[in-house]
Amino acid sequence: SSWWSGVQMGPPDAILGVTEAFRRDTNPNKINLGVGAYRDDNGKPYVLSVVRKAEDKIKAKNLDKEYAPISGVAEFCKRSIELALGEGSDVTSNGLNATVQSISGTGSLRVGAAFLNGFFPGNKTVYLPAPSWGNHTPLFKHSGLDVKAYRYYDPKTCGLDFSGAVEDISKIPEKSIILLHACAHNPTGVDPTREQWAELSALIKKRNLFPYFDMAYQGFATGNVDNDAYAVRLFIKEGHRIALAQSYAKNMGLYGERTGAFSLVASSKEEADRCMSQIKILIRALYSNPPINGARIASEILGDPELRSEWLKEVKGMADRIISVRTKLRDNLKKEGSTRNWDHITNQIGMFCFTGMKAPEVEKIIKEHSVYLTKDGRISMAGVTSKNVDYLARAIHAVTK
Ligand SMILES: Cc1ncc(COP(=O)(O)O)c(CN[C@@](C)(CC(=O)O)C(=O)O)c1O
Repeated sequence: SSWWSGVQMGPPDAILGVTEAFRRDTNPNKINLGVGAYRDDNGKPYVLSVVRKAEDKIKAKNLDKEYAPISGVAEFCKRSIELALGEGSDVTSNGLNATVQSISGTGSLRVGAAFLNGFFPGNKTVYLPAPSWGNHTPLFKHSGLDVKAYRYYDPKTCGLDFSGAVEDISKIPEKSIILLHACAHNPTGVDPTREQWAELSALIKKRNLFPYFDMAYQGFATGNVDNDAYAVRLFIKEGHRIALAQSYAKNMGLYGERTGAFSLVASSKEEADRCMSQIKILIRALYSNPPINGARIASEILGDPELRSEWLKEVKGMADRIISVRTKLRDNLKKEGSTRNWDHITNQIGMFCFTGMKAPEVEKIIKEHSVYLTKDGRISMAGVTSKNVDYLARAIHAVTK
C-alpha cells in the first residue's frame, strides 16, 4: 500500500471554498459574496492606482533581490507600526515595540501565536469573540495554544451582546490572552462604540488579560486610518502592553503580495530587544524571511507624503462604496416588501454584513439564486454592486419572507 493510503479527503475551506463553488456555477447572474476581497462597482478586483504608482517608482530604483532581514524590510516595519499607533507615539519613540514584517495578517497572527506559545508566562489560552474569523481557531490551535470564546454577537439584534461580552470577560481566568478585532469585526461587522471600548479596556486591565489585536482592516471600516485604529491606541494609552497583527491585503489591495506585520509592545527597549531576538529565531525556522515586493510597495506609499495622501483617498473611496451599497441593499429589501428589520445592514461596518440568514436560507439562495456566501450568513459587501444589488435584494427576500 502507499504511504498516504490513510490520508482522508479534507473539507473545502469555509471561506475560500465558496469561491471554488462560485467558479463552477454557470448561471450568468451568479454573485460571489464569499471571500472578503474588495471589488469595484463592476465586480472586478481593484488594484489601487497609488499601488501602480509605487510600483513604477520602485522599478525605477532597480533594486536587487537579496534576502530581506529575518524581521523583514526595516522601512516597512517602521512605517507599519507608525500607521497603527500614529506618528510620534511614545511606544515607537521609546523603542518599546518589537515589529516584524510577516506573511500578511495570517502569517503575522501565526508568528505572534508561536511567540506566545513559546514565551507567554500566563494561561496559554486565547479567548476569541463568538463568532470570529474562521481561521483564528485553527491558526491558534496549530500554534499550540488552547482556544475558548467570549460572547460577542447578539443574533436577536444582529448587534453587539455587550453585557454578555462583559459577563464572559469578567470570568476569563487572569493572565489569559484575549483576541480583539481592532475594527470591522469579521464576520459580524459589529464593532464596540468608543464608550464600550473604554469599558472593555478597564475590564481587561482589571482581569489582567493580555490583549492581542487583529487589525486587518485599518482604514477600511470608516475610511479613516486614525478612527479605525482608535481601540488599539486607546489600549496603549491606558497602559496595556499589547500584541498587534496588521494586514495590507484589504486596505492596500495587496492580497496576493502577502504583506503584513506583527508587533509586541514591551515595557522597555531592552525587553523589546530580547523579545525581538526570540521572534526572529521563530521566524527563521518557520520561513526564514518574508517576501520583499509587497513590503516595498507599502513602505513606498506610507513613506511618500503624496502617495500616502492619495492612498488615504483611495481607501476612503473603497470604504464609501461599501457603505453606499449597504444603504442600497437595505432600501431595496424594503422596496421588495420584506417585513424583516434590515437596519443591521447599515448599522454594521467594514467588509462584511452578518445578514442573519440561517443555514437553510443560505443553502436555498445558493441553489436557487446562485448567490454565494458562507454558511453563517456572512456576505462580503464588496461583492455587491449597483448592478447586482436589485437581484440580490430579490433573492434575499425570496428566501427570507
Ligand atoms: C479578521 C481577519 N484577520 C486576518 C485576516 C488575514 O488576511 P491576510 O492573511 O490575507 O492578510 C483576515 C482575512 N479574511 C478574509 C478577507 C480572507 C480570508 O478568509 O483569508 C475573509 O474572507 O474573511 C481577516 O478577516
